[in-house]
Amino acid sequence: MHSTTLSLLVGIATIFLFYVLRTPKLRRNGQPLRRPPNTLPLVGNGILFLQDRHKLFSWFVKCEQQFGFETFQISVPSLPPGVVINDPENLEYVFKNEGIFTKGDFFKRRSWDLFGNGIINADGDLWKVQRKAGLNFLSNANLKVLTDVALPEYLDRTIRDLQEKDAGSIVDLEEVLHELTTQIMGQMAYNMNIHNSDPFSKSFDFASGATGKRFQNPLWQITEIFLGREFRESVARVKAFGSMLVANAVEARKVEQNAESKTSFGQVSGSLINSLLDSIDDQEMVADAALNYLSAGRDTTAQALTWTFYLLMRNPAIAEAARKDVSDYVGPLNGSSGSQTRVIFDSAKLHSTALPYIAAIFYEALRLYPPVPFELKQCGKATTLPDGTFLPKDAVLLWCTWAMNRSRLIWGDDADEFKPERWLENGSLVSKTAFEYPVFNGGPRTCLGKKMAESVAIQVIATLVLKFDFEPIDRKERVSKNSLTLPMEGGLPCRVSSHR
Ligand code: HEM
Repeated sequence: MHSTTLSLLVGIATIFLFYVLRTPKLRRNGQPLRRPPNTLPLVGNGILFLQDRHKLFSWFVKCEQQFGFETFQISVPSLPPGVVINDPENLEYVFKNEGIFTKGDFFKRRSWDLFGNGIINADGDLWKVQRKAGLNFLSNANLKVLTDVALPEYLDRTIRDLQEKDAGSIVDLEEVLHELTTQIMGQMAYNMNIHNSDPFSKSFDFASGATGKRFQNPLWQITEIFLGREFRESVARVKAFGSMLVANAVEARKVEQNAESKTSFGQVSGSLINSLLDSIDDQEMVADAALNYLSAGRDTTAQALTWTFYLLMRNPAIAEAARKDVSDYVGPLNGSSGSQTRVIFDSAKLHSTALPYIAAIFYEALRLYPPVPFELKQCGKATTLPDGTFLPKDAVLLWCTWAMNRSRLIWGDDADEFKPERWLENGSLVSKTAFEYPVFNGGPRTCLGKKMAESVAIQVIATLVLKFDFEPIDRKERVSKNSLTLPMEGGLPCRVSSHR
């Protein structure tokens, strides 16, 4: 080829690449936003985002330490411009302006295969109808059945299973806790006996990991053509399971029209799927909604509990203090012997007198290991954040709860330490706003299951610390594996023995 033609082609290609890859500069009060120090020309932060997610978490923590509450810009070629916020005041603005900060195309395109029309993806009327169905399911009356009847029954099974293990044998505690939350959600929400070992659960785990990777890999649509077979098969199995949940509920409703319901926990069993069927005509949408609730309800709670026990094993003095707290609360009649011991507490008193130290342990574990570690929104229209940062329509706004929860500006110099006492003042729990502690999100889309998660977690922690000693098999630091939430890489193998 003639050298002039070649130079011309290279020139055109360079200009083309420049316009495709360049990210527009975002400004605060007229000044361009700062970018993290290792931002590269053209590719921006694209390569950084390809690394393992626990390394990415550490990178966000470093950025938070460097920028403090200052909003900074990140860029990934071919994607809309993005900012990272760490200032609770900015987050408050985001939570209070649901009309501006939407789930957006950026999120939906990546999570569509797995979540479809479910509540996690839905906006507008479809969101409202699913939220309402969830509120019925999570009513105070249903939660009382959960804490006083269902959970103690399933927890007794967990205790028996653990007691039957040979002394010194190794148990994967993550698996045990996952099985517990899967069974509870399966029974309460869908009136079904679901297990963590079911093929559906494994497929969901895989699909969630692959969906998480889509947020890190800007070329996912290309790479999945070659490497996406297992993802596609997993999604198909997940969807088939969703259809089966719905078909099962429809069939049960036909039978129940003629006979009184004979489910294990009265009307509560299956109440979520029934509410969804009552309010949504399209069964495919009901299946999506059901799968979203199952994932939101069981995975987050099981993961939160897994990290809690991991932290307790690494801090035996805190585990011992927890045991003493529970023993004092339940008293001698409810001692730790016998297989049927339950720790009954009044969930309504959770925030004042009942087991505040256990609640503090749970909140502190959620602070260091938030089950939803990243959140992002997309601007449905142009807006200006309280700190003066101008965001054009379609800009992506991200906050890393993992990094905010380690902010020295919010939590003090000991932010990296596991210190449940920080949650207590004169023996009562201190409360934090959702903007400082966004573990359960905030605003109109705040987590619907917060109360359920707290009730389950406090009862599980209290019961298990009273009855068992847990010993880690090594001192290795655990990290999370790829996912949309925070599963532990390799599970949590440990030695469990009855406490004497
Ligand atoms: C420790 C446990 C939990 C944590 C940390 C947690 C955290 C969160 C977070 C951060 C969100 C916002 C997600 C987003 O913006 O897309 C969320 C939403 C949601 N959570 Fe939870 N969650 C937990 C347990 C539960 C439980 C037990 C349920 C009950 C079934 C539940 C149901 C939901 C639902 C339905 C939504 C969507 C709300 C909406 O978009 O209106 N969560 N949760």
